Amino acid sequence: MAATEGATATAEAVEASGAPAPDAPSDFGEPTVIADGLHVVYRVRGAAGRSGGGGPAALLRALARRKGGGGAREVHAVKGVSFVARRGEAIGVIGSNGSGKSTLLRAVAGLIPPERGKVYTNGQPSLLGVNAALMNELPGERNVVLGCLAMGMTPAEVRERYDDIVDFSGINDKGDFISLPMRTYSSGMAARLRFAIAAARDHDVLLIDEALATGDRAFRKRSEKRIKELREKAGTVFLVSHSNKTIRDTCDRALWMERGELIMDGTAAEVVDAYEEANGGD
Ligand SMILES: Nc1ncnc2c1ncn2[C@@H]1O[C@H](COP(=O)(O)OP(=O)(O)OP(=O)(O)O)[C@@H](O)[C@H]1O
Repeated sequence: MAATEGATATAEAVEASGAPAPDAPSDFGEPTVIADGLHVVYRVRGAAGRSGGGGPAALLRALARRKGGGGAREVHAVKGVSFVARRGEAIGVIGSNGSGKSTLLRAVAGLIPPERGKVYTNGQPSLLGVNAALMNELPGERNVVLGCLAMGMTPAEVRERYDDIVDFSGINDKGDFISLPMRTYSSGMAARLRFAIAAARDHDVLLIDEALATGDRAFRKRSEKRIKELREKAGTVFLVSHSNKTIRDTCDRALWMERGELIMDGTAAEVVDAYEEANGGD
């Protein structure tokens, strides 16, 4: 297992470190991700501090402070989150806007260092976000090739998978859009293409941030099927979504985040039920 601080730790080392092993369903495989008391803090440089009141005078004072450099404001986005994810699990991450879901995924992917606590991962996590980088000026077809090569596929594998990826994305359903630059795509089309590229390979840990929400019904069905296949190939899938139905249909377990804290970890059905009840039905 690799720990995010760049150090490497084996599963035995995790045990030896005294990392708690929070409850997890035992009928799944070995651990792929362990979050142990994870805290993530963003520091926003040049942010105006909290002003004591409104009005032009307060605004001028705030601007003067910013000119002088301003202080760094801290946003404590993830607060002491612990869980163990195992091979074969599909884990939904739910919670209201700004509750820390995307931040949690970015920390698991190793893109943000923990402020405190640790994330151990067994295998390479791949984060598929709405903002995942594809080249806007290049046509979709070039992005498919580059994206696949970047994931470690050989040119022969890319050639073999190319048609399936384009079909899966549905980009060409209504004409030859795959030869147009990505910047001409709607956000939904771009998200579908990103998912189709990422889903072309098996992943140890696949982290999906809302990409499925942008697709139509047929695309969602294809995606749900592919997520099931990825799990069957012994990977772990994390899925951030505001669609409770997608979480119920796709995941067997769910984590509910609020204000940076993990407030519930259980089966997808029981966590989504509790979430809906707290939000007055959905
Ligand atoms: N790059 C950043 N710099 C500073 N603060 C950030 C940054 N990204 C997120 N935050 C803050 O961290 C907190 C958690 O944000 P995050 O995006 O993880 O929430 P989320 O649950 O994914 O939200 P949503 O459902 O709206 O996408 C929020 O208060 C947000 O303002």
